[in-house]
Amino acid sequence: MGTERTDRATELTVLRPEDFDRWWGGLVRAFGGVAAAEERELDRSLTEFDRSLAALDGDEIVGTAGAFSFRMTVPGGAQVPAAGVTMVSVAATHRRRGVLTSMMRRQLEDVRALGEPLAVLFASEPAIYGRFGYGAAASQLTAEIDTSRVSLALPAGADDVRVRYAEPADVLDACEAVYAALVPGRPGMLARQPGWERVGLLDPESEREGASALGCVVAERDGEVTGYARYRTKLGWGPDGHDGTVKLEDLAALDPATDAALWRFLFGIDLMSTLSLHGRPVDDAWQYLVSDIRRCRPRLRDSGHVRLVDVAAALAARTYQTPVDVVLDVEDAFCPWNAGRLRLTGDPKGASCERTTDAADLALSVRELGASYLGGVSLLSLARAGRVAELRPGALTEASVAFGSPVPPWLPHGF
Ligand SMILES: CC(=O)SCCNC(=O)CCNC(=O)[C@H](O)C(C)(C)COP(=O)(O)OP(=O)(O)OC[C@H]1O[C@@H](n2cnc3c(N)ncnc32)[C@H](O)[C@@H]1OP(=O)(O)O
Repeated sequence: MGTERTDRATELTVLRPEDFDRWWGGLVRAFGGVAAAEERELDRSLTEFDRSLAALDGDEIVGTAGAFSFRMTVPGGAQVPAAGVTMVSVAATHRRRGVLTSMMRRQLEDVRALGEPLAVLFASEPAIYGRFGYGAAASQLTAEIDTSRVSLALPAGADDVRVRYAEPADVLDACEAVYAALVPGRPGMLARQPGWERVGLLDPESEREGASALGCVVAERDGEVTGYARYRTKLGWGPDGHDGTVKLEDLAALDPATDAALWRFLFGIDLMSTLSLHGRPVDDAWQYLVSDIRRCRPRLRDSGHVRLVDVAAALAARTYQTPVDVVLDVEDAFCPWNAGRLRLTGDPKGASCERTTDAADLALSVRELGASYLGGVSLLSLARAGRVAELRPGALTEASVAFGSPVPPWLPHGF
């Protein structure tokens, strides 16, 4: 990776460690200007400098973009190398001159050269990344549960689970083991790289908005940790008395009884009447235990946006829930090496994907492939929106069913 000149008199260069503070400062300014020193130091320790880009105007850093070397679970359970695109910003003094476009182009070329078939990101605004071939591939669930009015029906075994308070750092290894056991079972989950376990413990006082420090409970059965929850509480008083909120930060459980025992704890904390949760999987089990889903105010929003950087390798890396044999005519203006016809043959055991000159069965862009890749958005739905064309009758249903996933995708944390 050398230095290159963009068409707008800014240069792209690889970030040097000694420039990190300036680089990070530019990023923070673009994100509203407030960030804690603890966050800066964590970011510094996680930053992969050789994959971080700075856009320069003279000596001034006017653009930032980074990538983490993740492995992401895909349908079928394989953990596939995926560039976690992050820390993207352009100085407001240099906006809308193509700086982001030049960074995205360079970054995707670098990802391809590293042999990573996928890139994934959380978008600050969903309108930004479609033009670069990313598709919104997963959703996340947000809810504000009125725990004074909503009750839970618990499954058998919940009473056998012991829930106890713990210091988050003291039980970190046990919590990480729970997380790691869940990674292969859900598309979108990220295998934790060394150092990333500390992200869940980041707790700067300046960002608590009046809530408590991070609290933690672990769930145990027969002395083994089978789940955990990290949360904050914020006590409030209204005209009718207490009106506190529990803010859930993270919850993971190895089995339904543990999961339910943790939700029971969160629903039942005294003086709290709202349980606020965000970034949860769309099939979070509490939804099927509550007495009144309306008073939980569930909402969906986009989470991970996926980009197939090497379409053939990415499609061959996952499995398909039913047999599929289709020729895809792929449009990819931003990464032209992907454009053209590919034959995808797959089933629940594996897949292959090769260039072909055979007639196409489906025509779509790389963005639709990104959206449907983790099994959370169906090709049929995209076709109804006019974004996938069926050229051979029957091919759309065949491919759409095959691309699905019995477990909805979920990206467990931002980056
Ligand atoms: C993974 C992450 O880190 S997400 C974080 C993204 N960063 C932020 O949101 C921080 C604040 N915003 C910014 O720093 C900048 O506005 C950026 C990075 C979003 C855009 O940078 P720019 O250099 O202005 O983008 P650039 O000039 O390359 O724009 C390319 C195209 O995208 C469009 N575009 C850029 N930003 C946006 C946006 N926020 N919403 C809609 N369209 C956008 C431009 O209009 C342009 O369209 P065109 O090709 O049709 O003319």
